[in-house]
Amino acid sequence: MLSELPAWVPLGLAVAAVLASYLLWIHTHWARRGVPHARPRFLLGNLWDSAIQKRTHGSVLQDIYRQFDDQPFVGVYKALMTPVLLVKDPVLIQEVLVKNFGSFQNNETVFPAGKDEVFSDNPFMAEFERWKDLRTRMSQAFTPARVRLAFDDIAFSGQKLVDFLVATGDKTSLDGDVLVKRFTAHASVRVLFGLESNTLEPGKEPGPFYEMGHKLFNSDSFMVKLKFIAFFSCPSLLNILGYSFVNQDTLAFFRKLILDSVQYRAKEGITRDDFVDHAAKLILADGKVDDEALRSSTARAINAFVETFETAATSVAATLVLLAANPEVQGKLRAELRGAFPAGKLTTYDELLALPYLDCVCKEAMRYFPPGDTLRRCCTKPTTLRASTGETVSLRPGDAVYIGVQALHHDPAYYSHPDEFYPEHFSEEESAARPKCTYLAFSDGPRMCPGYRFGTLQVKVALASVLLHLEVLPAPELVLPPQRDPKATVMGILGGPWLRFRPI
Ligand code: HEM
Repeated sequence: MLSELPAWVPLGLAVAAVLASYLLWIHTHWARRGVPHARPRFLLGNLWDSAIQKRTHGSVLQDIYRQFDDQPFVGVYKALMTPVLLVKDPVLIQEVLVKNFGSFQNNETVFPAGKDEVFSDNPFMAEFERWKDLRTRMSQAFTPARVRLAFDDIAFSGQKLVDFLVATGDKTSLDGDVLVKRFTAHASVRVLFGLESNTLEPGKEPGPFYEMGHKLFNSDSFMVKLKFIAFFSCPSLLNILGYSFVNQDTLAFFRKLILDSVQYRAKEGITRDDFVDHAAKLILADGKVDDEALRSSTARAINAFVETFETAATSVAATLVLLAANPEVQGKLRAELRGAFPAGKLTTYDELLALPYLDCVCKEAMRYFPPGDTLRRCCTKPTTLRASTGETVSLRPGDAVYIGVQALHHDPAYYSHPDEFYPEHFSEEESAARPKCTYLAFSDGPRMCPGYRFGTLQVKVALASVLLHLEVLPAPELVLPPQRDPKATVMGILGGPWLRFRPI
C-alpha cells in the first residue's frame, strides 16, 4: 500500500512530524521547566497586542501580572514563542537589577559596535564591556555638581516657556508634547552646547534642534518605525532589518554643530565647562581635526541631546495632563510654589528641590505613567533565582527577564490608591512602608538611569515655572481620563496631550 504513495509523501510526513515536534517544544518551554505561565496564542505568544501596537507593552504585562497574583514569577512568550521570564517579587527584582547584576549585565537588545552611528554608542544599547566606558562618560557629564550648575540655564528656559505661553493666550489648544519638547530642546542646547536656540519664539516654528531631536524617535520613515517595533518586540529581527536608525541629516547637523562650536571657541579663546569643551580636547589635536574623535563626540552629543530632550519631555507633558485633569492637586502645588517663590521667579536649585509636594507630584506622575513601562534584561551568566516564597527558577545566558514597571506601580499591595493620581503615595509614611524596587521610574542598580537628577530637575523647573504663572486646563481635544498611547515609541498620551494655559 505504502509503495503506491508518491515518493514525496513519506518525506512530507517526516517534515511535518519534525515541525510538529518543534512547535510543541517551543510552546512548552515554561511547562517543561515547571514555571507557571500565561497561555500563549499559537506562534504569536502573549505579547502580540503590544507588538502590533494595539495596547501598550506595560498594560499587556500588567494583565498577566494580575492574573498570576500570588506567583513570584511568570513565564511569558513573545512573538515566535521567544520565552521571557516576568519577575514580580520585589526581592527577585532587586536580585536582577542590583544584587546579582553580574548575571544580568546586558539589556535585552544589544547594538553591535558601529552598526548605528549613534545608538551603538548609547549605554542603554551597549553590551557590558563597551557599556562600562560609555556609561562612565555619560555619568561624568551629569554629575550632581554639573546638574546643580545647570539650574540657571534650565530656569532661564523655564521663563522662556512661560513667556511663550503668556503670548499664546488661553484660546489656543497646544499639543503638550510639542510644547514641552520646545522647552527641553531650549534647555538642552544651552546646557550641552552653550548656545541660545530659537525653539521657544512665540508665533514661530520650533526650529532645527526641535526637528532633529523629534526625528530621532519619531521618524517619518516606515523602515525606522518598523525597526523600533522590532527593537521592543522581536529584537532578533534587527539582524534582518538592520540596526541603522539615525538618518544622515541628523548626523550631519550635529557633526557641523560640534565642529563649528569647537573651532569657534578655540579661535575666540572661550572656555565653558560643558560638552563642547570636553569634545574640543579630544577633537583638536595640535590644531588639526581628529576624525574619529569628531565621530565619537558627535555620537555622544546626539545621545546626550536625545536623552535630555525626549524622556523628560514626555514626563512633563504627561504630568501637565494629569494636573489639568486633577485641578485640586494643581491648586495645592501652586500654593506651595507661591509660598516658596513669592516674586514668581525660581531662585535656587536647593529651594526648588526642597519642596516636598512638588517632589511628590513629580514622583506620582512617573508612577502613574512611567516613561519606561518595562525593564528588559538579558541573563549573562547561569543563575538560579530563589523567591521569598521558596520557588526557584534557573536561567541560562541569553534568557530574557522582564520587570513590569507599570504593573508594579499600579499594584494595590504597594500603593494605597493604585489607579488614582494621588501624590500622597510619596508622603514619608507611605514611602517608608513600601518594599525596595517597587518604584522604578528611573530603575535601580548599576544600569539605573544616569540622568535621573538632570531629568528630575528639568521636570521640576518646567512644572514650577508654568504653575507659578498659568493655570493648566484640559483642551477640548484632550481625551479624559488620560491614557497611554500604544503607538508612541517612548511614551505618549492617547489622542495627544492637548492643553490650554490661562495666565493668572
Ligand atoms: C524624567 C526623565 C527620565 C526618565 C523617567 C528616565 C528613565 C530611565 C529608565 C527607566 C531607564 C532604564 C534603566 C534600566 O534599564 O534599568 C533609563 C536609562 C537611561 N537613561 Fe534615563 N530617564 C530620564 C532622563 C534621562 C536623562 C536626562 C538622561 C541623560 C543623561 C538619561 C540617560 C539615560 C541612559 C544613558 C540610560 C541607559 C543606562 C544604562 O543602560 O546604563 N535619562 N532612563
